[in-house]
Amino acid sequence: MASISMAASLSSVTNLKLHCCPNYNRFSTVSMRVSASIDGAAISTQGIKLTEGLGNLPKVVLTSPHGSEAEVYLFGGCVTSWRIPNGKDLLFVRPDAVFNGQKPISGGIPHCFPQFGPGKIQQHGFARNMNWSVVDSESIEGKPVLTLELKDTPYSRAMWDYSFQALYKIILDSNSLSTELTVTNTDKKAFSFSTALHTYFRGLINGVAVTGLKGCKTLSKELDPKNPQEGTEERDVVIFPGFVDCVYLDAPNELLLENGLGDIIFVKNTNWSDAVLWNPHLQMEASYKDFVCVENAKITEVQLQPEQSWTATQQLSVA
Ligand SMILES: O=P(O)(O)OC[C@H]1O[C@@H](O)[C@H](O)[C@@H](O)[C@@H]1O
Repeated sequence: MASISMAASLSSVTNLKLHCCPNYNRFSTVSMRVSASIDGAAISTQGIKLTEGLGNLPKVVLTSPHGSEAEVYLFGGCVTSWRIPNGKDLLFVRPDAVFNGQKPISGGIPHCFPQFGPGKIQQHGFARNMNWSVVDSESIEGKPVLTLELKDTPYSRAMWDYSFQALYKIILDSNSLSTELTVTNTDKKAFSFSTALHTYFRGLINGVAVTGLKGCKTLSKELDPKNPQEGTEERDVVIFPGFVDCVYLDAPNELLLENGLGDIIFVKNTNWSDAVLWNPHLQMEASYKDFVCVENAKITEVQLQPEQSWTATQQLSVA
């Protein structure tokens, strides 16, 4: 059952959101749903707390009994922070990120849905640009588990005219952060989509190394972003001496990321068939040295008939 603490502060969060956002449709559904889940439940899930984040946006903080912590903004359903028990944040939010409910949050784990892009609609789709609602929160064997939901609204319908439901379950453990994304076709007609978890990892780019992609087919945007070049990854270990923007098709279920700061992060997945590596190098002079994006993706489109669902999981864990 949905349970969130800090019920008293929620209405002010809701009011602020409605007040500050000119695009009412984008926010109203979420605000009301969150209110309902707070008011309607007897509410207090250990390790899960709703609070105000930057720009007064609603933020859920997950804390495990072991001392790990994650922060999730309802705007974009975006995990912005994942701290392991010694306090280090393994995710990265760009210094140019804005928290105004207007632009996607540039950092953490933004969603790309229903399009990875480029394509017919806005780059990376609209899911990172809308408010998700809390539909459940649980404590399972001490682990905080939060489930968010996104459904179509007039805002999304104007770009992509389908009825859908996306459920995003976030599970925090002592040394791991897992997510499960389920997309269901709630329309009467079939649709197809591409998607990704555009994870920004904190790193020292000169020391960043990604292992596990050797042999994958690649689509590299490095020479000409408009015409990705096909190839095959020949390296055991991918490093980042310059601009990198590459899709890896049929990537393995486990990659290993050394972040150059002394951490080894396992990036495991089920059903995210592809991967993307991205570092903008001098295109983002102020921050490129401090992060790398290692993204689980589904570039080849998923097609769903009415009532069908697609599920993929990601598990990030430290050695
Ligand atoms: O939208 P953001 O967070 O700035 O990320 C943009 C980048 O995202 C990457 O996933 C793409 O491969 C790049 O082509 C793109 O430039």
